[in-house]
Amino acid sequence: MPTPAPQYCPTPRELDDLELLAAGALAPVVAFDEPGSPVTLTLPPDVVAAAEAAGSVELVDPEGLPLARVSVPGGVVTPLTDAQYGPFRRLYLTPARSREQYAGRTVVPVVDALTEDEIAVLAGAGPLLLLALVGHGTPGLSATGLIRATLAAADLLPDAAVVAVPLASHGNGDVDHALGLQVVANYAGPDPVIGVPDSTSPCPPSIQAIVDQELPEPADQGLVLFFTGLSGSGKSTLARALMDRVLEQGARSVTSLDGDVVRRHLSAGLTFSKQDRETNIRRIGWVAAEISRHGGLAVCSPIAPFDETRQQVREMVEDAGGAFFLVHVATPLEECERRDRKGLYAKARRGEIPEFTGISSPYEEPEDADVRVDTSGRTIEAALDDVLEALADGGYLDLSDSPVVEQRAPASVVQTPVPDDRPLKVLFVCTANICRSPYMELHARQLAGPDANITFSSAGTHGFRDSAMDSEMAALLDATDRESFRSRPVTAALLRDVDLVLTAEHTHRQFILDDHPAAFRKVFTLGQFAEVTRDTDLRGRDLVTYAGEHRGPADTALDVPDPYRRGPEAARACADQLQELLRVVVPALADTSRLPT
Ligand SMILES: Nc1ncnc2c1ncn2[C@@H]1O[C@H](COP(=O)(O)OS(=O)(=O)O)[C@@H](OP(=O)(O)O)[C@H]1O
Ligand SMILES: Nc1ncnc2c1ncn2[C@@H]1O[C@H](COP(=O)(O)OP(=O)(O)O)[C@@H](O)[C@H]1O
Repeated sequence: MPTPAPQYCPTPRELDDLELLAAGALAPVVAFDEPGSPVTLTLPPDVVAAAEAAGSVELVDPEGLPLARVSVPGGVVTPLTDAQYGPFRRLYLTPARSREQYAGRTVVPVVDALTEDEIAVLAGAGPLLLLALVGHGTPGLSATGLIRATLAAADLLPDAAVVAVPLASHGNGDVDHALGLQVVANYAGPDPVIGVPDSTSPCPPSIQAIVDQELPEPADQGLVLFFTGLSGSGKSTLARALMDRVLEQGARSVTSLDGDVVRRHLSAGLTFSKQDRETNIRRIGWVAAEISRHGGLAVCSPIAPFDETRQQVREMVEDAGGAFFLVHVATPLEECERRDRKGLYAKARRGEIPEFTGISSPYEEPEDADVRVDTSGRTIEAALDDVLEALADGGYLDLSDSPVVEQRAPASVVQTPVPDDRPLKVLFVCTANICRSPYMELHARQLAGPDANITFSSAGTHGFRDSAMDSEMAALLDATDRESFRSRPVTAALLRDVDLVLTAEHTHRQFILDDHPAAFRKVFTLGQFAEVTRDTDLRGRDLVTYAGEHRGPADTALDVPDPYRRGPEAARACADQLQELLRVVVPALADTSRLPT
């Protein structure tokens, strides 16, 4: 049985070349990889092997539609289908079809939006065929934008037709020029070709409108902010601080693609091998590019150790019309290792984690970063300022007017708030929702009493459904509902529904904020919230608002450690600590009678 030909989806440049080869537009070049020709096809090694065995490869479009069979070796193209989709497909004619329809016209290659002066000169040149040279990697307008602008120019000329030609850039000006001359000559046949005269005049309004839409000012463009650096360098911390500022300013929506978070969802199951890291970064790049395509802001903070993959992300984003802004968080390895927030460097040094970036796996320093920040010996705010300044200088994002830490007036002069009779909803969170958070929920309910306009519930970051409360912690409660308590995991709906989330440890808070950064004003550790409560006379909802405005990183010293399976003494200590904190927090939250004056 003959070996089936493998399928391969070529790069955008190769797809354009394929279309021109199949159309006969590159003649005398008729196949890929002819000696000295820039029209090449690079197959991955595994595809080469299969293609050589089968004698050919089947090239497919990004959706898997077979376009052509290409002999291997030989590079000879046998078309299988014409490309059928894409904007203005009807205008992509082969040289033969174009000559059938438009022979006798003067051919004008067009690579940019035509200006008033250029159109005035062309208006006197008789019947024209405007050849819009659109192709991957060519500067300026997108393919669709250039065709729209050329059609608008044709409307302003006495007699002009438009044909689109997917002439991609091969990364070398001379090569591109020579290839362009050849392609245009094939379309023109015996007809004359004239160049567009040089001019610096403005475009006519109908064309300028298309250009403006295509090339928005940086501030109106989608933006991908990409933090790269070693583990512990400060990528997530800076990215989060920046997102807080964006959310506070309120002018843009923002999506976080943090390294750790992506690996829990989009890239679950991937390892830290070079190949898997590349896959991980390309996935992040793909999502970020889509966000930027729609004008959004994506903040990515993976290690992204390889230059080539970072370049691919840049290309994906720019192809989608977004701007790519690279921040190198250049904190030296020694400092990252000294911080060793997650204890990973120590493990890597002991050889317990293979391929650890900086220790046993490389980190390629970027040479194309828009800004480089070393966070050692600096505050987070100072490091963030460097990023914000570079963003503002580039015209991408100006957060200088964001109400950073809007200094609220002291409690005594805060205006009387509009009364709000809805019950205040408080959610307590710990890991499994069987020890600390149920204790908080049930004890808080007792402290508040039956008449308080407040509800308490609880959930776990890694909670199973329907487990009973831990017996050791339950024994320390005299609440009657402790027997009927059942655990549940935190969900987005639960978080949306409540006014305040109080967690046992800072890691729980971080877990929630990684996935729901916009909830940053209502998620605190219990210890952190107790500190804020002690600082102010505000009560009820005002206290929650005040805490949201004055929040900072949660101090790990205020965490309530997990007593699970650590014996009765640990359970007793945990219950004592929770009681002390709840005695501060619950009366203040439940008390709406003492509104500030
Ligand atoms: N072998 C190895 N090397 C590097 N990092 C490791 C490794 N194993 C686990 N971790 C943890 O995973 C986080 C990095 O994941 P990323 O997805 O950002 O890495 S990569 O971009 O795909 O290289 C990284 O998180 P950050 O500290 O936030 O960077 C580490 O906590
Ligand atoms: N100037 C600073 N900027 C950012 N992080 C800092 C700074 N100074 C100290 N740090 C600390 O360094 C650690 C960086 O961790 P993280 O942001 O998770 O890094 P990464 O995401 O790169 O692994 C945090 O504990 C943070 O508090």
